[in-house]
Amino acid sequence: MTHANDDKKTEQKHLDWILQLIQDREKYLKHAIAAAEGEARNLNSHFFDNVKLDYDGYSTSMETALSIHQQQQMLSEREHAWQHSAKQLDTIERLKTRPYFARVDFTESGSEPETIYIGLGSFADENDHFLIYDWRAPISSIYYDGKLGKVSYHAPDGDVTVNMTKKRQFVIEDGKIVDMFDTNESIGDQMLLRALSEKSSTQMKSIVTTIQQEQNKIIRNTSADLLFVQGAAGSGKTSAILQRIAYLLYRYRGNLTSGDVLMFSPNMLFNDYIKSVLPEMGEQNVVQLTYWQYVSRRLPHMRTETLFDQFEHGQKDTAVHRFKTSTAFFNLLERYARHLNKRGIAVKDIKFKHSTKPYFSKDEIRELYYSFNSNYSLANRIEATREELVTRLNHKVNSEAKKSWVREYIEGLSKDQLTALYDRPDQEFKSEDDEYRFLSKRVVMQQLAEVNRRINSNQFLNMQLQYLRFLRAIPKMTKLADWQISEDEWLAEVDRVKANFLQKYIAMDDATPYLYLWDLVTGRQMDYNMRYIFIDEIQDYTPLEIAYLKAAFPHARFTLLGDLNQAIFTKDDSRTLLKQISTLFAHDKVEVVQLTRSYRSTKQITNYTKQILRTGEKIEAFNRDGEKPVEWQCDQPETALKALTKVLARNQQKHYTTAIITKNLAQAEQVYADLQQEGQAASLIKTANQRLVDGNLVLPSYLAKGLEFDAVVMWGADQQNYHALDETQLVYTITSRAMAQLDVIYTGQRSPLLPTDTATFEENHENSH
Ligand SMILES: Nc1ncnc2c1ncn2[C@@H]1O[C@H](COP(=O)(O)OP(=O)(O)OP(=O)(O)O)[C@@H](O)[C@H]1O
Repeated sequence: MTHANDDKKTEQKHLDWILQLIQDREKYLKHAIAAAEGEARNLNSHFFDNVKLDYDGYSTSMETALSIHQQQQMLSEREHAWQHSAKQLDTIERLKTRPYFARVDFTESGSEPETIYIGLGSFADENDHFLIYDWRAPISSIYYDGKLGKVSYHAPDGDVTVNMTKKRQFVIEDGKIVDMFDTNESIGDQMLLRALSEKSSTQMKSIVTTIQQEQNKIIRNTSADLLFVQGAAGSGKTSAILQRIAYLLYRYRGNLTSGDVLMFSPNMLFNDYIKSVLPEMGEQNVVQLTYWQYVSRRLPHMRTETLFDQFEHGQKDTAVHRFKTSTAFFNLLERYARHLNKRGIAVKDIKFKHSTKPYFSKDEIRELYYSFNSNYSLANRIEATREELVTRLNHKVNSEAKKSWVREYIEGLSKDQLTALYDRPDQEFKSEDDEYRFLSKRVVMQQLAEVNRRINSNQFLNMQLQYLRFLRAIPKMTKLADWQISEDEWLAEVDRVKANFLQKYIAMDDATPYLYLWDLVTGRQMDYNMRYIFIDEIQDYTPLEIAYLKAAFPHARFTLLGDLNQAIFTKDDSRTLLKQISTLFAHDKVEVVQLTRSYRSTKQITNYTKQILRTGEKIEAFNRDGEKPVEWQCDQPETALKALTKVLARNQQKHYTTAIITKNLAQAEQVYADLQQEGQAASLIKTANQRLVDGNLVLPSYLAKGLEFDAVVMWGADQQNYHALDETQLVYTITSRAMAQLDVIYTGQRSPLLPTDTATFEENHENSH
């Protein structure tokens, strides 16, 4: 004991020393920044005093230029120094409250023993001797990775093996060491338990201090082109990718910025939930999009099927759906596009409002399109077509100017409109005829600008017809029977898509192939700059969508995270997803990591939820104790509501945020209205654009993706509501959102999808009498 106390004293002394150094540095930097700012202001105001403004001869103006250049250089050096100091200050501010969270002692063979401290940023003394190492530094890896004894880490010039002799974790609050543990585990359970027992909040937290060994592998992986992470609910997939982004930004700093990283997330609520994690680690947020946003903003003239439509209006796990979302369909699309090089392009007339006939008829355009050399690519072909159309358009200006509509048009102009046509108010002409010729040409150019714009934005392509033609060509291109699809079924599908187009509507299954066909025909520029793409909740994407993203970002490395147990759309075929996706990448560049430990929920909740998955990926509970889940069997809707009120009151006492999760929006609205009648405060989350708030929440299942709450009530867990076996994953997603408390409420018959082992839950019968 005394030994431990001595240890703690020594550590506190070390901490005091570091804190003092940090304070000194803070003062120094603040001073330096103020000085640099002052100097820059000075330089700016005296800028021209020092520059010789002498424009006489060549040599002197050269001198002037040099002088300006020197001044500018000085300014930019100052600015650089200023930025550098500002950045350092930023790190210092972060380290001020909690400079480090761990210490590691080790010896490298042939060297003296070393002790290092690890924190959220690095801190060095004047001699560049590191007093605190950034958690992302190569050496810091041993803290997360190994037990005491021999451990290796990747250094820039190769792997290094050291002998680790101590691993110590600190809990520091307000400059005081509140607690410290020596541990031999990767990261001691004590520290993790402490982190996990904290209450949930509307904002996700970073897990820097307690990253687990297998999570560390994901975070520091730099070799894979496709890193696929399969992880149970709550196993820290989302946490790990955010850490990974921070790691990559550090590892490739100067070379990689947050603008080179794009993250696809399940919904906007989730974006809001995770938005403070990266800034907390001193990094800028990356762009986050939902796939729907990515697709629909490129289809501005159509309504793209939303998450709500997809979920609320029937799920579609049909043979046609499986086929249309496969990579095979993607390949067919490419094959079809190649064939367009010879024939079959779908075009439409280009009209001009002052002409009754098409200005450029589709026949003319098609002929032009195929007049170019047969070895042209589709992209070259369309570009050449555009150029030629614009040339032809320019040739039409003179003849158009002679037409009668032009005279009528000019005569109809107001005085102001007419004046605006001239270059200058006092513009002079040789004759009236000259003046008219000038004006009529002006008018024609103005009116034709719209035609020009349409040509340049490829509006002579009839993309909807093209897509339908592709669909109609399918039976000739592949054996539909191999996909268990009959010819009639297929024709019905084509009609459905056509009817949608007429309504200016496009289903999610068509949106991506439609866009890809558009890209192939028009040779849209791919985004070669994007370096890293992260996709969370990958099980809700189709293989074709992933193939499309791969094509759209040809130079990016992909990190895909998902839980095949939680597929809410793709359902049972989710397991083939990985197989289909991995064929898109070089075999030796695909790495798969499994996370099996679930950190979110107590042992009792994890043991309950994992039973819901009768088969499936492996899940281990983390050893955190809590209450057993409670199932409330009620005989009437009123008693169910009573049970809910009871649960809410109990949870409020524990200061828990409770999420009441329903199957769909209608049920959420109903229970919300019921609660209001009871005078029970709650917030209804209807769309992903809302914010999460503390207190009681009511939300439909599909908006709960990726989120977590202290307490969850699964509402309406009766047989009628949840019976189809393919809803298992939905039930699992709902119940696995709970961290500390789970209640399942139903009226009448219990859903057969709930666990059968009664030992994992408490039963509660609520009767109206
Ligand atoms: N190493 C860790 N240290 C501390 N907390 C952790 C760790 N790993 C995960 N957690 C916590 O576990 C919870 C679940 O993590 P996260 O949301 O990242 O899981 P997920 O795999 O994305 O879950 P899901 O697929 O169910 O959405 C979070 O509260 C997170 O902070």
